[in-house]
Amino acid sequence: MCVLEQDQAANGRTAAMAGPWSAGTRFTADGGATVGGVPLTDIATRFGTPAYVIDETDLRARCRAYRAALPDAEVVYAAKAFLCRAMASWVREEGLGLDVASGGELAVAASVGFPAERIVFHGNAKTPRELAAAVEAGVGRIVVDTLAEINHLAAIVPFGRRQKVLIRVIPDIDAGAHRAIRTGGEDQKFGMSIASGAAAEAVARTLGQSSLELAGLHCHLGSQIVTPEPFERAARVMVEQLAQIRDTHGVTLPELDLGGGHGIPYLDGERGLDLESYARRVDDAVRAQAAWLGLPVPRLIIEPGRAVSGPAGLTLYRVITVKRGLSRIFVAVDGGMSDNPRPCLYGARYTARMIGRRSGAATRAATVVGHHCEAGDTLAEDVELPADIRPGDLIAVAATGAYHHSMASTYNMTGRPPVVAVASGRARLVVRREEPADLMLRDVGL
Ligand SMILES: Cc1ncc(COP(=O)(O)O)c(C=O)c1O
Ligand SMILES: N[C@@H](CCCC[NH3+])C(=O)O
Repeated sequence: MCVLEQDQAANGRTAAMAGPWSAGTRFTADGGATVGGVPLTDIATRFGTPAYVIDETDLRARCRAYRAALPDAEVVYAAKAFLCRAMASWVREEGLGLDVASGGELAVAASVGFPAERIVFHGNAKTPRELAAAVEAGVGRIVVDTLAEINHLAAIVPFGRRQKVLIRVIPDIDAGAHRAIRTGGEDQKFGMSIASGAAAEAVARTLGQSSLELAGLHCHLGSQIVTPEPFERAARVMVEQLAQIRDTHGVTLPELDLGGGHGIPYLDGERGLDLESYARRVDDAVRAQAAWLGLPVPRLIIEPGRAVSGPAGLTLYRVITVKRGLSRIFVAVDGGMSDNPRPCLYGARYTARMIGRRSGAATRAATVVGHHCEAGDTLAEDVELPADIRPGDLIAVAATGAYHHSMASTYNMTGRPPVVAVASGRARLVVRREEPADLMLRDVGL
């Protein structure tokens, strides 16, 4: 398939957003692999390893698929999943909004002239400085997370202006994701409880502030959710809250933000959240509930992060050592928990493939480990790799486009990998590798 055909294939993919590798990834019989027509071996030679590789065409196609699946909704990409200046520009060009959760993410958006009105500002503990920066930038919406924040925010909005806000409520829905990334139920740090009355109090307080315009409600159930059913339930609960606000205060709020959390496949054979069925079922649920309660249909906002950037990325590593244990091989590479903390944090599992040469050897169960001084520094458990894998070979790990670069650390003074974007047969650096000199820049010495 030529490069143009690959680009077209990626653009045409909607329901088929399945599988852990990006749409532009091809594996060849000689052990090679290309992304967007560029051999991964060339990328490794040119940019070094480890390296994050982003299939820009696939990523943009995912943005378009979201807009096409929910044409009446506002699709706001969650920057925490993966953000750099190129990414902010792609998101802007594709017409999505941007969910930022810190002053730092806001600064990246501002640096590429991201339209402020399309920015949604989040955070359960926004600092006064961050709130001031958000107001000054003119962000479209600030999602209020605490009662105290309402008064503070109202006081800093310049005279004559009104800041649009959403109130984050806890819908008390358990979406079944990993405990560490579950945010829909009671007894957690995000949002305000409906059951305790905090959410209702927040609505009353916000409506009482002339410098704030309450546009609607927000909820976020958690992350890596693969079935539409919890979102459907959340939609019903949230529309009911909008009806209660109408009944109590006589105001009809126009917006409903259902957050993100759309799951992706990490392993071969796994399925992520099906976008078409999510869109249809959530849209139906909102419409039906609104009709039942005599409300106009609110404008939907959604905030996918992982599902936009996750499968568009892979990480390329070089094998440094191979230890053949009794039952499995330990393949140690030149990266590790510093570029991917997810296995340590959530027990996350990954698909890995050796690439770059043909091996006639049978496969063996292998564990891909990193180079850090931690026994738990594992990148991919129980993967099948050729038994003759050896130092110098390349390994690609799939679906690392979300929550990898953004969560990378510099443990053991390891510089963070570069980000290489591939599109139309061309690879280019969008974030350079972090060198020891970069790491020492902040260290002012004696
Ligand atoms: C408020 C909010 N919106 C959106 C997201 C994006 O989540 P995901 O990347 O799982 O779609 C998150 C992270 O979980 C979040 O906290
Ligand atoms: N960092 C998590 C997702 C958290 C989502 C942010 N609220 C992950 O890697 O899966």
